[in-house]
Amino acid sequence: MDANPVTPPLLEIDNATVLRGNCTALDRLSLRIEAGQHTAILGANGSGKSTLVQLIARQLYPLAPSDGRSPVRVFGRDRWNVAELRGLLGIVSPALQRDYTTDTPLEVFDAVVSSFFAARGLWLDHEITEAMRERANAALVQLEVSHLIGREMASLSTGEARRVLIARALAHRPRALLLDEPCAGLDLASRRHFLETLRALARSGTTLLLVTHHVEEIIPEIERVLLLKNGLALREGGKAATLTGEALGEAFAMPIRVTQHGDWYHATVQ
Ligand SMILES: Nc1ncnc2c1ncn2[C@@H]1O[C@H](COP(=O)(O)OP(=O)(O)OP(=O)(O)O)[C@@H](O)[C@H]1O
Repeated sequence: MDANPVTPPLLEIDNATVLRGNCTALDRLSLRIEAGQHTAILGANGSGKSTLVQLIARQLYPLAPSDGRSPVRVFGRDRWNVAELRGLLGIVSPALQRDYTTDTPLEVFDAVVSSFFAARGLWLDHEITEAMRERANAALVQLEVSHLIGREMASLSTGEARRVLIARALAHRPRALLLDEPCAGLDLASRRHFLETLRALARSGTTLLLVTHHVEEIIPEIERVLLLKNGLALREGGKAATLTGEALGEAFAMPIRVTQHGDWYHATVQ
């Protein structure tokens, strides 16, 4: 066995172009995120954030490069069984939340524990072990939503459902979590409380990839930012270099003033 194994990067994207309809949604994007490197992906509406999430989630594919090498590698591999990948990289997106809160009724604990079968709910052939039960319960406790067991997913508030879906992703003890607009639809107090939960997750060793429109949601634990604009990586690096009025002004095509309060950043339109 290798006594000093090198951890592969969480994500390597090398010159990836993704077309959607007539639009180049990602344009020769290159990005490398090391394991443990909490990162925010920030950009205006239409900048390519959701496309990037779907590229990482294997729901969209890049144009094939001329050398035949896949431009996307997750944990060092370019081929993944999607269920296996979800165990290492949990993904919670608005599309997933829509899927879990509409259509067929689904109880909260079933929604979480069914993740072990890569299913949306439980079926007769699913045998839940005690270990699965414990991990599902522990994840619900960690996200402070165990009191919701017994409720239907469709009956939960936006914030409650999101916490349950993060618990579902966490039940696998993934190495990383990709959260697409996790604060959307939360009121001011819920957002702050939710961000504290994310801080605790980041500190507990789960690498966070946070996709957002809002500078205010970049928790102090996140040190690196990718700014997207029109499918291009406009700027990438530490917060001091990326969260500037100049860079954000360019990303959002507006004059923007950035202020810093402790380890938090705020942006206002001038
Ligand atoms: N199904 C589609 N067909 C054609 N164009 C699309 C499709 N989905 C997205 N696009 C285009 O791709 C570009 C990137 O869209 P994407 O949804 O990735 O942006 P985003 O940064 O996630 O935006 P938002 O913040 O509004 O969710 C946009 O110009 C969008 O119009």
